[in-house]
Formats: sequence, C-alpha cells, structure tokens
Amino acid sequence: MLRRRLSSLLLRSPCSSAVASSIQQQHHLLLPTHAEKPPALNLLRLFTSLAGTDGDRPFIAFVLGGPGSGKGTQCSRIASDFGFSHVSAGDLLRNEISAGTDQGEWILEIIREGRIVPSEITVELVRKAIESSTAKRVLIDGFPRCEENRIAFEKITGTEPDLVLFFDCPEDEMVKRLLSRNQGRVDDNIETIKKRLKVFESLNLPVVEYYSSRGKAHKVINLFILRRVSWTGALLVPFFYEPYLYFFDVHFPISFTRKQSSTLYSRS
Ligand SMILES: Nc1ncnc2c1ncn2[C@@H]1O[C@H](COP(=O)(O)OP(=O)(O)O)[C@@H](O)[C@H]1O
Ligand SMILES: O=c1ccn([C@@H]2O[C@H](COP(=O)(O)OP(=O)(O)O)[C@@H](O)[C@H]2O)c(=O)[nH]1
Ligand SMILES: [Mg+2]
Repeated sequence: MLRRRLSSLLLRSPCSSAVASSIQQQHHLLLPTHAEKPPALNLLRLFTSLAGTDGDRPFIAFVLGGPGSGKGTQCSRIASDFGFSHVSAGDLLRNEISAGTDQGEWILEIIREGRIVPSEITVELVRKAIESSTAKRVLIDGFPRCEENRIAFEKITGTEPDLVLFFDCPEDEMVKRLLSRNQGRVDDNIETIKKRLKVFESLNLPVVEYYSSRGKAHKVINLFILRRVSWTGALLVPFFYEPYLYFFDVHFPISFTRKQSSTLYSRS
C-alpha cells in the first residue's frame, strides 16, 4: 500500500518527469520517424487495470532485455504487487536441470555455453506454465529468446502477447550486475556473459523489433540512471536506492533499426 502511494507520488514528481524527458531527448535521435507510433503506455495504469481479466486466456506480457537488465527482479515485484503470475523461462529450464530429467544435462550444456535451448523444449515448458497458472495476467520473463522461439510459440499456442516490455540497460551495467549476482549460476562468468550478450544482440533484439513494429513493445529505462542521479544528491528519497524501475514512468515505443540498436548498446 505504502509502496503504491510512494510510486504514485514518484510518477507525478517533477524529478521523474525531468529525468524522463532528458532520457527521451537523449534517445530521440535514435528514433526514425514512423507515421503511426503506438500511443505511450502508462505501465502503472496497465498493471492496476482489469486488462486480461475477461477473456478465455490470461493477459500475456513478454518481458525481454539483455542478461542482467533486471527482468527477474522487476518481474517478481510486478507479480507480487499486481497479481501477475511470473513465469521465468530460464527458471523452467534450470528446474529441468535440477530435476535430472533426460534433457537436463543437454540443457545445462547449452546454458553453460550461452546458447539458446531449442524451441520445442522451451515452448512446451512455457505453454504448460501458462496453462497451469490461475492468474489472469502472466509475465513471461526471458522468452522468446529468438525469432524461431517466437514463431514456434505463436504457432503452437495460437497466441500473441498483449504487451512486450523491453528492459533497456547498457552493457557495462549488465556485465557488472551479472558478475555480482552471486546465485551460483554456471553462466554468470565473463566468457559466457560475452557470448550471452552477443546472442542477445543478434537473436533477441530482432524479437523486440518485431513486436515494436506491431506496436506492442515498450521500452522501460533502467533505474541505473536514477541510481546514478541519486548519488549526486539530487532531489531524491531513500526508496530510489531500491531497484524499483517499473514505477519510473518512462515508457515510449521502441522503434530503432538494428544498426541504431547496436549503437545504443555499445554506448558506455
Ligand atoms: N535496477 C537495478 N539496479 C541495480 N541492480 C539491479 C537492478 N535490477 C536488478 N539488479 C540486480 O542485477 C542483478 C541481475 O538482475 P536480474 O533481475 O537477475 O536480471 P535478469 O533477469 O535480466 O538477468 C541482480 O543481482 C539484481 O539484484
Ligand atoms: O527462453 C529461453 C530462456 C533461457 N534460455 C537459456 O537460459 C539461459 C539463462 O536464461 P535467463 O533468462 O535465466 O537469464 P537472464 O537473462 O535472466 O540472466 C540463457 O542464457 C539461455 O541459455 C533459453 O535458451 N531460452
Ligand atoms: Mg533472469
């Protein structure tokens, strides 16, 4: 309750809109002119709305972003605050490994090498998780990882996501976070991280771009900006120190070309 009140204050705060508009300006040049841009989406309004509560299937949001961009952290928060079910594709795969299933060993090797597990495995795991969830709204964290995943999911389930959130975060920040994540993961070492970043850029960004061209993807600027600002001692309150990015009301359509997106990512 307190969190929601704080967040609505934050949404209205001049500080957040100033930072938002400066970020928007910063990225403005990267955005090509599209005749029809999807309307900006108020994430908080969406999370608290009744979207997805009256159909035969849940409201589905894909949550994409580079490794370490904060998908898992923020999904847990959104799920507990707004009643979403949180389906993490990576966790589903890791469960297979720890359950010692036939395919577990093979999955472990793929994850260790930072590659993408074949669609027939992941789509099935994600599909079952969605089906067994009783929630009206589901966050699918870290899937689809590539166009092939996306096409297989849409074909097998006959479903498209209602929304795609793209967590934007510079590479150096992602690397720093992964190296200090301390979850004992076989893929959080610098060699595998480099491979994962390459896979993200070459295979996962096209999925974001696909949904962006269909007006479904929305970029969420990562809180690292607020964290940096906060160290400057600007008008900030303690809860800014928490990685609480989804309340930071910056959301605008993503529409950048591959070349432009790599510029974005290679910026330090
Ligand atoms: N906005 C943030 N600012 C700083 N650290 C963060 C932020 N979001 C997540 N983290 C930290 O970064 C690491 C990676 O986050 P995680 O949510 O696991 O990312 P992903 O699921 O995208 O790989 C975790 O240790 C998490 O605590
Ligand atoms: O749909 C998916 C999700 C994950 N992975 C594999 O699982 C690893 C870890 O995924 P997770 O989403 O947990 O990593 P994160 O991006 O959250 O750090 C990835 O690098 C891939 O090797 C995959 O192949 N397909
Ligand atoms: Mg994760």
